[in-house]
Amino acid sequence: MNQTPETASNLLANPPPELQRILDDPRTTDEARQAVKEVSVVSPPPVQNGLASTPKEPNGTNHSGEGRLQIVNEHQEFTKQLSPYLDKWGLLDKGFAYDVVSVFGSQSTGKSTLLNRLFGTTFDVMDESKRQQTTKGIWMCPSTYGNTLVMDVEGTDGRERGEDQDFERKSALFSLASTEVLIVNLWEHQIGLYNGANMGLLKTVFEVNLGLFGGGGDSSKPKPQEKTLILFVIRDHVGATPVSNLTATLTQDMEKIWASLSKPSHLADATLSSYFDLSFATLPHKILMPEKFEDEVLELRRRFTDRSRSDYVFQPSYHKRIPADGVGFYMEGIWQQVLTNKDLDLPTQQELLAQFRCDELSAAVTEIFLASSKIVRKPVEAGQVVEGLGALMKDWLDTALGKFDRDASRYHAGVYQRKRLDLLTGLHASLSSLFLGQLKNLHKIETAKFSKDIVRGTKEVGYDFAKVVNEGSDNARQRFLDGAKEVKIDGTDWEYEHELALLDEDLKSIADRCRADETKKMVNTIERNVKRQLLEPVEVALSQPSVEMWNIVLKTYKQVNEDAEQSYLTKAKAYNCSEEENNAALLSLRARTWLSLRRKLEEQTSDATILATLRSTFEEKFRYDESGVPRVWKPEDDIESAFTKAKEETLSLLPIFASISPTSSSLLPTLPSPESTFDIESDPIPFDPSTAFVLLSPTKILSIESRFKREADAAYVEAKRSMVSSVAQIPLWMYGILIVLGWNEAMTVLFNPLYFAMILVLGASGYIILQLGLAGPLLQICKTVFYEVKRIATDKLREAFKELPENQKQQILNTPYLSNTLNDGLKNEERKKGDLINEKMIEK
Ligand SMILES: Nc1nc2c(ncn2[C@@H]2O[C@H](COP(=O)(O)OP(=O)(O)OP(=O)(O)O)[C@@H](O)[C@H]2O)c(=O)[nH]1
Repeated sequence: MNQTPETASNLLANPPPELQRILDDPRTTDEARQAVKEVSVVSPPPVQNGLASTPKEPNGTNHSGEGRLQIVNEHQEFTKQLSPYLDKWGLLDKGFAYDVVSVFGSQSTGKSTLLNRLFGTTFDVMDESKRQQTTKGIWMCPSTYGNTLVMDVEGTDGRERGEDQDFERKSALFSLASTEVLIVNLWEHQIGLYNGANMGLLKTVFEVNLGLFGGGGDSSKPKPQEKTLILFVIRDHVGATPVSNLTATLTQDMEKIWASLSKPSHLADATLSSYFDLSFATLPHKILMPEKFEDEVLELRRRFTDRSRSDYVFQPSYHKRIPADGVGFYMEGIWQQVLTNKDLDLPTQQELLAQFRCDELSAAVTEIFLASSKIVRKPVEAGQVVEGLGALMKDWLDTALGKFDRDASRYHAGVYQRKRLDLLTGLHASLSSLFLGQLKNLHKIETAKFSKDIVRGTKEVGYDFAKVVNEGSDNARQRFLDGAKEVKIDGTDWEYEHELALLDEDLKSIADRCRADETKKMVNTIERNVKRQLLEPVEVALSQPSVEMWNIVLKTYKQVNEDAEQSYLTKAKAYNCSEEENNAALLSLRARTWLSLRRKLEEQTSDATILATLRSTFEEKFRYDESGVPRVWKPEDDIESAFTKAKEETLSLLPIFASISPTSSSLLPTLPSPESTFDIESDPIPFDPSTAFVLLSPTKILSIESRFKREADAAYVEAKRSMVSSVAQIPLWMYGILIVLGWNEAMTVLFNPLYFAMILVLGASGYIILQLGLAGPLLQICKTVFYEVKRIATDKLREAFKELPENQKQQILNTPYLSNTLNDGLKNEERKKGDLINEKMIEK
């Protein structure tokens, strides 16, 4: 609020209460009454838009005639008018030939009065009748006595601002940093007080000043321009306490607060005198001793104007070395630095209390909150997905914040809001680990479920792999998203996208792995089919050796191979296999089908199989005639030439088995590369072009040939024997003799009722046996019984023979029938042994 102008006459006619009190006081001397009138007369004019009109000058005219300027207003904005005003005041072109002085002190301690008296400035002076703040913000006015810029600063500790010390800190720091001389204005009775003498404020300001403007390097040697003179002006000095005592107290206080400053580490050893010079002045009571006051003011003014004096205040070392035309910019810069400095944002008592209580309340609710969240922490850490975790967390948060709001909202609103935010951030931070844990667990569980879904899906009949994978993946993703959204707390910056991306990667790799397995399974099935399809044609072809044999085999192989590849490609579409995967699978399939063929051929060209084939071919040629009828060798037949022909023709087929050799080489398949799992080291034959098509080595051919020849020879011998036996059969006339000689016996039997009945029974039995088709089995049983009886009888005979003395043995051996029977028994035994050995060899 700016003061309303009042003339001296008005004031004297209607003096304000304070003025009236002084005037009415009987102790007031005439001089004092006169001084009161003078004070009233010099009340300053009103201020408009930061620029006051030119006041009445108490001690001469204003330096520029352009009044004063509010350089920082109540809203802490720095004026843009400083340079134009410096120009108007005639100071802009002064270079370094100017000085800056400012004042610091409690509100209404006569700062403006002192400045007006010292420099002839026109700052507002308090209206005694209202007793309220006069100077708001920071004002500047040129001195009437020399090129001095004088700054009047809003007083500290004013009731208008109450606990808000923000502006007084900023303005004090600004004054300290931008001026050469800082006048600390204080009543004599304030000396020795801590807050009363603004020591707390000075301490803060010194501290920040040191941090902000203290400079770097060697703190013990500050640059001259960094120094500032602090001039203590002790007001209303009555003289009871000697000046030396007052100055000593102030010096001690200053040293004390300097020592207690928390200095930047590089300025830890900096002393007060490195940055500040202290000076002192006293002024008597302005109202009670006006003349003396004026004299002292005059004397003090000389310290600002008389360069010859030793106590001249504007020493070059205090000058900031800023040319006058840069002062506007420089001061604005300092103000901006001061404004943005956070160190000055010190809390008020109310704020301190709020901080303390809010911290306490915050700690209490956090403790309860942590205890609640502990229940789920273990399961989450153990990898479990806690159902409804999001709702639980929201509930804990609401409870904690509700309690905090109820108790803390009664305190300083700003602090409460700040602390609430801190609390919320802390609680969110504590919950974020649960959030992340839950996401990880969801991820883990969903990947496991996905694997199971695929396994289950691929077990179903006629499953579509791509469908199984897509459905499983979509379900897992959806479940994860539902869980993640549920556990995310509103108002947090928590994200689940990263975990979702990891889940997608895992699902894909599982699907890829399963697809690879499925493809392998499919290739295995196709391989089995190939084997089955090759089995019969190859066996048939190789059992009927001819020059066309390999053509048939290879054509079949080619066809089966093409079918297999086509079958794979058709099925692979459903698996979403890539081109690369398809190529790899086809290569593997080719290698396997080739190996299947090769193995089958190896099996079909084993010694025993080839021998069997040759034997049957030989038998066909030797034992059957051209029309396929079994031959009964007669004495007139040419067994030798038939045998030789059949043997040679059969042997000529043997080289066909030696290697896969079609009539046209174009039928030979291209050899595939073996699979990576195939042990090529231990079995290189199937994939080596020089051996892959060879089935029998020359040595083997020779061995088979010789074995075959032996067998063929045996067949020849048998044929010969059969011819002899056919020659040795009973002649027909023998049957005629038998009938003639046995006629009587037959009639006897026919006409005897007993024999006839027996014949009838036997005939009927024979008929029934024939009708039921039991003749064969019965005959077999009879044969078996006969042979068994014969074998037992022979064994018994042999045992009995062994036990006989040697001479009797010899006798029996000379008996033809008995010796034959015994020899037959022995031969049978040997033959059996030989057959066994033969069978074993064939098996091998
Ligand atoms: N006792 C006493 N009163 C004084 C003295 N100087 C000024 N006053 C009175 O103190 C009152 C305040 O004076 P101002 O000059 O406005 O004080 P200020 O410190 O500038 O006030 P703000 O700018 O509001 O902080 C006025 O009524 C002056 O008459 C002094 O030396 N002694």
